[in-house]
Amino acid sequence: MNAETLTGPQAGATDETTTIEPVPADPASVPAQIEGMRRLRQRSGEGLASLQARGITAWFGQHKVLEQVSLTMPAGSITALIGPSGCGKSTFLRILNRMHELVPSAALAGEVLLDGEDIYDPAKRLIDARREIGMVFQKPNPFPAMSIRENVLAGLKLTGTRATKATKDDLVESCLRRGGLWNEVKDRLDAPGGGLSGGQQQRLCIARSLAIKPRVLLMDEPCSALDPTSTRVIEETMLELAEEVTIVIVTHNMQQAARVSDKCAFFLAAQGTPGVIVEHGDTQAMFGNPQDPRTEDYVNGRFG
Ligand SMILES: Nc1ncnc2c1ncn2[C@@H]1O[C@H](COP(=O)(O)OP(=O)(O)OP(=O)(O)O)[C@@H](O)[C@H]1O
Repeated sequence: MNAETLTGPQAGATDETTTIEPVPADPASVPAQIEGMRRLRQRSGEGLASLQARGITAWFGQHKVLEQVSLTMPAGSITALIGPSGCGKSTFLRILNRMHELVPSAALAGEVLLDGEDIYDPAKRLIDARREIGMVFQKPNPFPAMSIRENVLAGLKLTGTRATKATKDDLVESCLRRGGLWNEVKDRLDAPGGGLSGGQQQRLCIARSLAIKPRVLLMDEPCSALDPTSTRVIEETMLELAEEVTIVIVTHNMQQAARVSDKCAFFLAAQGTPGVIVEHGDTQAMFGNPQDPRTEDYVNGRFG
């Protein structure tokens, strides 16, 4: 794949890990326990993977949907992709783990670097990119007839990983714990995954993603089908997971972006033109002191 010149309209974000303070936009809406966790979370990112998109331009057939999008998603951070419907957020997310190429008419230019290595390098296996960069979708998609335990272990089969029963038991417990679901399901691991509530199913999907030890977790509107309580639980889970995996989330919920993310990128596609990143940087700055009037209008709910 050809790398294009890095000349996007983005404002400069840095790779530094920053101390997270309450977001001024609407601090009263940020639940105390989540805010407490944010303050505790001053992660170094050490040992975690960074993801860098450089000069991404994407098409579906003749339709160019993204133009020269560059974004660094620092190791150990949560990066939120925000913007109105149709501006290319999901397409960008899917490019980050090579799912874009599943669409027959899809094409792209640019590079995606996982810790400096291009995931589109022809020498790299597709399955490795998808294993290292996991995805959680908008609609929870557990295998409904499989048990909770089998759901968590499903990725091992796909990646051809062998493990003893004891190792699998440990893995099931640790993934369900990290997915914030263990206490609710530990006594019914053999019950079907399809019998869980929507929020529980989404946390099962997160646990399933974790079982193959991704270095990055992509989440495409993971709470849009969930009630506020389930949403809160998933957000807490995300904040805890960010200790061990770099997270990129697409969300339409500005309060959610403010609550959970360290970094934010605002995508926009003006009428008939491909999506670009108008502004990106620390979430606190994006919400409290946006540099572009369009960002200010969007984060304050004036359009989109
Ligand atoms: N499979 C596809 N085939 C053709 N065009 C597509 C396909 N998927 C997305 N598009 C087009 O690409 C553009 C970007 O879509 P995308 O879903 O990435 O935007 P989005 O910002 O994630 O939107 P939303 O917030 O509504 O999910 C849109 O014009 C959309 O119609």
